[in-house]
Amino acid sequence: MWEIPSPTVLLSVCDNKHYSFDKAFGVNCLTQKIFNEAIVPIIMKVMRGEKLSVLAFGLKNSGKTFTISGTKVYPGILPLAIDYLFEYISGNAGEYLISCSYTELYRDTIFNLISGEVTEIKSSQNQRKEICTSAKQLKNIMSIGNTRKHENSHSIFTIVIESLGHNLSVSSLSFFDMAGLDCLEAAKSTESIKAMILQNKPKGKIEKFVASILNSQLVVLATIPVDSDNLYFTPLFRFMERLRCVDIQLQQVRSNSMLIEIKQRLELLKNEIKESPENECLIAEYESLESMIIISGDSSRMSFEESIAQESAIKNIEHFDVKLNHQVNENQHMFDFDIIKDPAVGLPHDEWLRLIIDQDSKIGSLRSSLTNANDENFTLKGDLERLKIELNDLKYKILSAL
Ligand SMILES: Nc1ncnc2c1ncn2[C@@H]1O[C@H](COP(=O)(O)OP(=O)(O)OP(=O)(O)O)[C@@H](O)[C@H]1O
Repeated sequence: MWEIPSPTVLLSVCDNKHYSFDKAFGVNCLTQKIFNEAIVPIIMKVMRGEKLSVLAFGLKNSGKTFTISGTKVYPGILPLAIDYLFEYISGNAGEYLISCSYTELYRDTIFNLISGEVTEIKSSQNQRKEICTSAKQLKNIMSIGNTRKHENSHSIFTIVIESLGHNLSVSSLSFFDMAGLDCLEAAKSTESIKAMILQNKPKGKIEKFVASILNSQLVVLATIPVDSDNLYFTPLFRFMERLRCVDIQLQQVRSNSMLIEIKQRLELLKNEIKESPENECLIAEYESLESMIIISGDSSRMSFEESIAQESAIKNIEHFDVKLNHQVNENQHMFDFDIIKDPAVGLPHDEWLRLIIDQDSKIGSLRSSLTNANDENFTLKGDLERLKIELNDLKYKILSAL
């Protein structure tokens, strides 16, 4: 039945039709081998900043959950990927923020498998994300979530990796464990998810939710029991073959970098702590936020300024730079944000923001082409150093708004 002339697999079923796949693994193959051959290459892509999803399709009891989550003795591709990811991080200098979400789609409802409370998630935006600093923590979330799953549901485990080394990147790796294809209860949603992937048109709530998590690059795993007839796997193979010809361009939901938000908050806290060193709440918040960032090695660390500028890269605004210029002119302080369209060639900017403050009266005016705050009066409260910090915060907002 199987012919495996590497790298293409031809499967001939009763109707003598041949289907081709990138890889096929036999009955006695260990998950570790599947992981090494099919998953490690995609983790390397994820570590280079790409977003990928792995989908497991197959009949009920065919081994989808076994392949993805596995058991204590035979870990699945998800725990193996978690270990690999943390090993990679420990060998590559930079700052990292790892978070995950674990979601279940069950009978037209979307549940959160992390919180334990069965709460409905209205959009992927307010999906609960858990920050994790160790492989053990992520694996615990997976194991506990697995005990909360309903029978015949679809589940999605997403790991988001934010890294700040020479560059800032936000990438993700999602594992979809689809309900059994022969399961009548889930058949409708499975079919609509398959159609949505092929047509790039999310319609219902579930499809829209899946589309917002699914990434344009998919790796599809099909688990097939040796004794199954071709009633179920022929449509599955057709689906997989069609997928190879489809350019999936699902709309991506752009999310802010949590790593940048945390670093930004840390920077503000640092200054607040300088002003009130006795404030235990501030110190506790600082320590708790700082402990969320995984620091690997000590080279190639980016300054806060550089990291903010790099934020534009994730928002695909590669040719913008924002410079804060401070000039003192007689009694006036002039703060200018120059938004340069391409720092390399120094193209003239067409967005600007200028704040002029009179040193004595501490009153100034704010003019900007970016906001509606033209000629808004401004009174300096506090000192200039504090103002510079606030303006840096504004700089981040300007970059986000571009
Ligand atoms: N390759 C394998 N080696 C050993 N046991 C396996 C293997 N694949 C599956 N099993 C066992 O078969 C049973 C069913 O597997 P599993 O739960 O992974 O199927 P499934 O496709 O996820 O099912 P469902 O559609 O109900 O979610 C489990 O007890 C699992 O441990």
